[in-house]
Amino acid sequence: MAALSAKTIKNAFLAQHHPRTRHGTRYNSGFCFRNTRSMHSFQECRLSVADSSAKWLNTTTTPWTSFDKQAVSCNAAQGGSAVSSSEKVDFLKLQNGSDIRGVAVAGVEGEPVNLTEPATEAIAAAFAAWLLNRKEADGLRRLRISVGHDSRISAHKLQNAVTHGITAAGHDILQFGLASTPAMFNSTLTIDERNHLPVDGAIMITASHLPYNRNGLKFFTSDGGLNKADIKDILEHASKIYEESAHGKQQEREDASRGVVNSVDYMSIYASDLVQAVRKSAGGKEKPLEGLHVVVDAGNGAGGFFVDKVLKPLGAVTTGSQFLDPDGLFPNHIPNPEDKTAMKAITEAVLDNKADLGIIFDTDVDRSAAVDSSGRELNRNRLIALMAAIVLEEHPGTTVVTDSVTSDGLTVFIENKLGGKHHRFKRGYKNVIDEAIRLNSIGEESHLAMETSGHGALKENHWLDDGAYLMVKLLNKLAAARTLDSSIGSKVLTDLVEGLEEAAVTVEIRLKIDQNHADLKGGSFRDYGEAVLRHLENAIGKDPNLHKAPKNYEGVRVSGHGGWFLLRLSLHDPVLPLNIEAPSKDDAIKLGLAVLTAVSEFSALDVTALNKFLQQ
Ligand SMILES: O=P(O)(O)OC[C@H]1O[C@H](O)[C@H](O)[C@@H](O)[C@@H]1O
Repeated sequence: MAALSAKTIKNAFLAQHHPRTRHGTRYNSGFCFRNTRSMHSFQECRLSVADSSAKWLNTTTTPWTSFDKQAVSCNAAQGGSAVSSSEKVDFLKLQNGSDIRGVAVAGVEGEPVNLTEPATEAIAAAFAAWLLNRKEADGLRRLRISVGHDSRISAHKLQNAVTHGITAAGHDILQFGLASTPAMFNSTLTIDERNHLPVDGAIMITASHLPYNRNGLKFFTSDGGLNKADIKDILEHASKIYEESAHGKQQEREDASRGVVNSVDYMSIYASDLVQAVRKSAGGKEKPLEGLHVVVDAGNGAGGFFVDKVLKPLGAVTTGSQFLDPDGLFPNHIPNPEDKTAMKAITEAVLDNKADLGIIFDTDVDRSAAVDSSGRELNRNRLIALMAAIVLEEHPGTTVVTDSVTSDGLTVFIENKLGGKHHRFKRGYKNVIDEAIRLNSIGEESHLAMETSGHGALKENHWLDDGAYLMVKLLNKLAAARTLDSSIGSKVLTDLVEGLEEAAVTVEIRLKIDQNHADLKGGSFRDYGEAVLRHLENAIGKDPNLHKAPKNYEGVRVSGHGGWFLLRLSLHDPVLPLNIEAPSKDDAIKLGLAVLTAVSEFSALDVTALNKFLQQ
């Protein structure tokens, strides 16, 4: 009886959400995007906190063991591999460093969908194969993999594709629904048998702050996020799975050997760990933030949980918090602590509500920033300075690893004021984290790896870049201060960054390389960019006012005219980002001019943005 009713529920769900297409595949990518030109139809498709597929699973209150069979039959009926597309997919093009990123929603001119459901299914199956290969040494044959997603409008269809790819390969899935990227990693570490944790691997469906039509995948094991080489292996294998499927060579498993699906409210488990961490650091006080007014801006991403599940249980007042509901069209601002509009929105919320502190997250909560009660933004270099101050109190003399675009003022602050060591490395959160891990492995102690983008990872938190955990570190500080003076607001944080020297002018100008330009002579944009950098380096050597940074790991970093600039190749795009910091606009112009003069002979380099800056 129970199995029948589960099947009935499943059929109703499928009929409603996955009408079969004329081609007989399970997916109908149009189900959410009919009349895509109308904004209203998009609105209808927004994610609600109660993810519909998870809701379907939750309607069966059967525990895991007896639910297995029902779930198996549910999956089986959804099956008939959807990897039946004849569309060509260039899998390697989906690699974006240590992530997978692509276009998942049609409708933007010049951006055809390449992260299709069949491609996603093949990638998920390839991840399972990769993971099994690593785990087989432990005798494991059947894996348990968690899947979660941010608020993007393509989240459900990709979650279904991931689920099918994994279960069809005979492994089990835990669906978490709306989740944060760090929570997904955490699910590989949490020990909780009742909820079938820890998992062997985790998949997060997200494209961070990118536009609504994009999406992507991040993978985790208990060792952390996968690296570039792993992603390449997975994509190569996915391409084979996809090809075999297209030629009908892939065998669907018998129902009995398919994986099972269950849903778990993991965000509650993860958030309760954050709450416990703050309570512990406040000497066991139940509500250590009682009376403190904190506003959160989740930018309609996945960070809304922080209000109800973290701040309120700790006693904080949260009125004025905004954009907490998931909405994959991001109607208010891009959820990105590096974005000016986003920072303005949280700053206004703090001031309008006379709050003690503002907190802002990116879409999948691996990045964050704060605003103090006076409206002062605590992001970029300031947030690194703040975190360094906290970490260096706990670990005197430790090395702080940062990305390449950090300021000279930050170095002075970390080394002269805090007594630590600043190791300015490369751009890219994974580069920074891996470098900190490497330093520790060769005997140089490091406890903090952080990027100006708001990615920050601590050794004490498994080197996981977790925006929520960074904010917990700030809350710990506030809670401790409140035990001495319950009226103290965020001043304790503001005081910690006192003395950080900041340049009057700070700009990032992105110079595009035209990949189709004849000047590339058929070569790659990377080669071209490297040639530009070599040329600039030579030119700098001839200018007595400019000095190359003695230690530099990326691009050309130069000091002069009281400031500095860095020209480097973007990690992913055919772009040379130019960062300039200077004490005045005049000095910034001198630095910009030095770059413009040196690169002017590279006709495939679009210097319009630099010219505009120089003429302002
Ligand atoms: O090199 P860029 O184009 O400036 O991009 C650099 C950024 O790329 C990605 O978004 C990474 O997640 C960030 O960690 C990194 O900072």
